[in-house]
Amino acid sequence: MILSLSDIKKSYQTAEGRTPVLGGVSFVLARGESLALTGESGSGKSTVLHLAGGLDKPDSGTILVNGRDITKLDDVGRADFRRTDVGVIFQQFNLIPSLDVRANVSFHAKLARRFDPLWEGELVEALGIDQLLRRYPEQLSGGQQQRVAIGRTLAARPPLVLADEPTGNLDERTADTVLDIMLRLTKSAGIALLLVTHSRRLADRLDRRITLTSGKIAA
Ligand SMILES: Nc1ncnc2c1ncn2[C@@H]1O[C@H](COP(=O)(O)OP(=O)(O)OP(=O)(O)O)[C@@H](O)[C@H]1O
Repeated sequence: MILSLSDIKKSYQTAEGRTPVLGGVSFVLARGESLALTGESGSGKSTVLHLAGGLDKPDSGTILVNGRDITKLDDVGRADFRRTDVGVIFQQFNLIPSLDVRANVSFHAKLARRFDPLWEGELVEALGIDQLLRRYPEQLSGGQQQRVAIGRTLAARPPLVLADEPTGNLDERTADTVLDIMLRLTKSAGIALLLVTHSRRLADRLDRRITLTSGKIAA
């Protein structure tokens, strides 16, 4: 099992007091498996991604990634975990403006000591960014930046990829193509993929799907 959440509870402190967001969420994700996480706006999807990515801690419950309980890690341990065990594709692409596309794509792979030029070549070609390698992020369209962000995450071949509407900036046809490429590449690399989407059409292409309703997984 690559990812396992057991009875995760999370609330946020707000001006109105403590607001419960997740009320006991449990699910597992196997190596090479893809899981769609759907649910209405505000149901807690991004919160699940942040917790699984070690960006925040739950109030209670256990999150195992690759056998390691990430809720027990200190700051150094979490930084190390984020560098090597998980890749995130969020809606802000967070490309590095001073680096060209090629250097952006290699960046995390080099940091994680998993740089592999052959795999990177396969990725940039599959994602259709091979003609853009010498451009800088500001010279790319939103959809092109999104594909570079996907390439950068997959290049590091982390065991787990967390993606929040990773094709949200693309037209329907390109979104389908890019998702198919992501699914093919994650499968072939044995990467477990947890993908948040509002689109039933995209969710249906993944291996499994769970829906959050008011902070719980709907039966
Ligand atoms: N840092 C925070 N402080 C306080 N409340 C928060 C914080 N982050 C999220 N929330 C609240 O938690 C709830 C769940 O938010 P979350 O972003 O996880 O939902 P979501 O399902 O991803 O929504 P969307 O589809 O709109 O992105 C919302 O009610 C939101 O207002």
